[in-house]
Amino acid sequence: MAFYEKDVGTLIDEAKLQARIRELGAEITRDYQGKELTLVCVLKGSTFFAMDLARNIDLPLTLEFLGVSSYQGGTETTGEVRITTDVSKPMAGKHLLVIEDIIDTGLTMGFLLENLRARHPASVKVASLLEKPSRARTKVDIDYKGFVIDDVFVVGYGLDYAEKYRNVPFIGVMKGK
Ligand SMILES: O=P(O)(O)OC[C@H]1O[C@H](OP(=O)(O)OP(=O)(O)O)[C@H](O)[C@@H]1O
Ligand SMILES: Nc1nc2[nH]cnc2c(=O)[nH]1
Repeated sequence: MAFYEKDVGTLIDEAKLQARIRELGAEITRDYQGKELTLVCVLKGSTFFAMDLARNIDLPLTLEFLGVSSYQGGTETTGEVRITTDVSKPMAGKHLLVIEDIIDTGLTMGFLLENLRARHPASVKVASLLEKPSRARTKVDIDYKGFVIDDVFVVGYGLDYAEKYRNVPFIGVMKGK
């Protein structure tokens, strides 16, 4: 029995995740033909999605990592988004695709878009595996969206609860939360 089975139930299984990621990869491949694409992977949650998505984009691309944190291990945002790690290169003139695992209140992505746009990139688009529209506090347009989910706290496939469960291989829900 896997370590998480008594705590975590399945919401979106691995096969469904990978099938949708293949579709998103194909769409991004079509849209960025002839452009130099930079994926801005938002640490830590988006890493699993970002790496699987990158493998499904049939284009040369650059990877950058940008760390932000606002949940501090809990199930509610603190409302204060902090940069924990910055990207390694200037973003000016680049075609940026920001990769997130989830857009919930939208506060993190709102902060990131404002921060990145101030660096004068050629373009900025957003890919998010999940969207939880019922909790939105600010409007974010998602260019490449995996799944819309209800108001439940999800874990797995990069998403944590108190830093645990990121390595659960599917999107799950905490039992009894
Ligand atoms: O739309 P919001 O309400 O702002 O929530 C979305 C953000 O919350 C999570 O990050 P978290 O702060 O938990 O950091 P982590 O990715 O390192 O776990 C998630 O990875 C998103 O970045
Ligand atoms: N793990 C996790 N982090 C989040 N950050 C914003 N919403 C969520 C969620 O549902 N689960």
